[in-house]
Amino acid sequence: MEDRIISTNLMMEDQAVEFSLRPRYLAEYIGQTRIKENLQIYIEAAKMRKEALDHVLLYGPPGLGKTTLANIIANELGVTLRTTSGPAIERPGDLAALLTNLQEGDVLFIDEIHRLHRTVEEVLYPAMEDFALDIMIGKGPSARSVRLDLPPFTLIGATTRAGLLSAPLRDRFGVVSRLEFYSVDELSYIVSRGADIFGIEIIGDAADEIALRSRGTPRIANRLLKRVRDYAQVRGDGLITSDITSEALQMLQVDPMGLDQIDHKMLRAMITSFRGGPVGLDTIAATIGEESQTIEDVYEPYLLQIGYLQRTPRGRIVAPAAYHHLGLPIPEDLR
Ligand SMILES: Nc1ncnc2c1ncn2[C@@H]1O[C@H](COP(=O)(O)OP(=O)(O)OP(=O)(O)O)[C@@H](O)[C@H]1O
Repeated sequence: MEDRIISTNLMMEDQAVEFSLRPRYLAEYIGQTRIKENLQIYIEAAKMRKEALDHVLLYGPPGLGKTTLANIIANELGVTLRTTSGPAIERPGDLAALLTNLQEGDVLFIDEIHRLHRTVEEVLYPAMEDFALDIMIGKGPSARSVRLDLPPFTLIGATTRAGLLSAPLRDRFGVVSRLEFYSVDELSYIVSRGADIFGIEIIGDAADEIALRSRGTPRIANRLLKRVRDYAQVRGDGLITSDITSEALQMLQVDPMGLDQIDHKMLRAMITSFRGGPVGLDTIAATIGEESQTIEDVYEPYLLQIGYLQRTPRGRIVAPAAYHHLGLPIPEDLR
């Protein structure tokens, strides 16, 4: 899975690129219009009142710009961003150390917040609500709890799985925003912007072509642009044209809808072995040798979004559009 060109996971090779391409201000952040408009107002208001911004929960599939948005929020507020992730905070004391190091108004960004240990999560409740830390001193009958004040701060949590957050945690976020997949136009703009930053020329429909195959995800768009640039340099004269783009993407086995061989394998397995479904996620996972959680979090959301899969209480069903895309006859009962 890690090797998939269309993987939404952050790969080593992406890191330097992401850093140079990452927008720094809301105005540079493309798409997600509603979220941006709301945040703009909340940020402005917090600055006018000289208060910390309300806690923000960002959720949605990977690679849609949650980390980028967290950086932008801190930047627009003019405060420092401290970054960590759910699994990285092992003990309550680790979180206490992070919290006591914050300055007034700072942003603490916790990625994969759904993976926080329960004991750590409990430290967050008073921290988020009252800007306070309850610390137990001593053991046994003489143990007592001491309350420490924290500077007002903003917690930004990011997750692919808002449903896995406990209700007490979720309720403590004042702003809850769901990031949507990007439109082809938006992605095309992101590709053109990336090409500008890299100083490469991209002409004709090439930016649209890359956008179409990026699964609604900026991280994939940036990665495909990089690969097409390599191809253009080696096989062409460096100029990114529509033809060069199609050739490069064909070589990478990313089809015109952004599906790769694993998507094909999954859809075909569902059609041939399970008559198109309904089939349970675990069965699909076992059939194609992927983890069911990876399929559910990372790959399935896009296939659902473009209407190639449908979710029913009895399992997943391959939709007519997918048969059409694969060049297979649509079964009678789906017509
Ligand atoms: N709205 C946007 N406009 C322009 N570029 C964007 C936008 N969103 C994301 N990007 C680009 O996509 C890259 C990936 O975004 P980011 O790392 O923020 O994703 P993410 O949703 O946080 O993913 P994950 O949850 O897996 O960390 C960024 O480096 C940035 O270059």
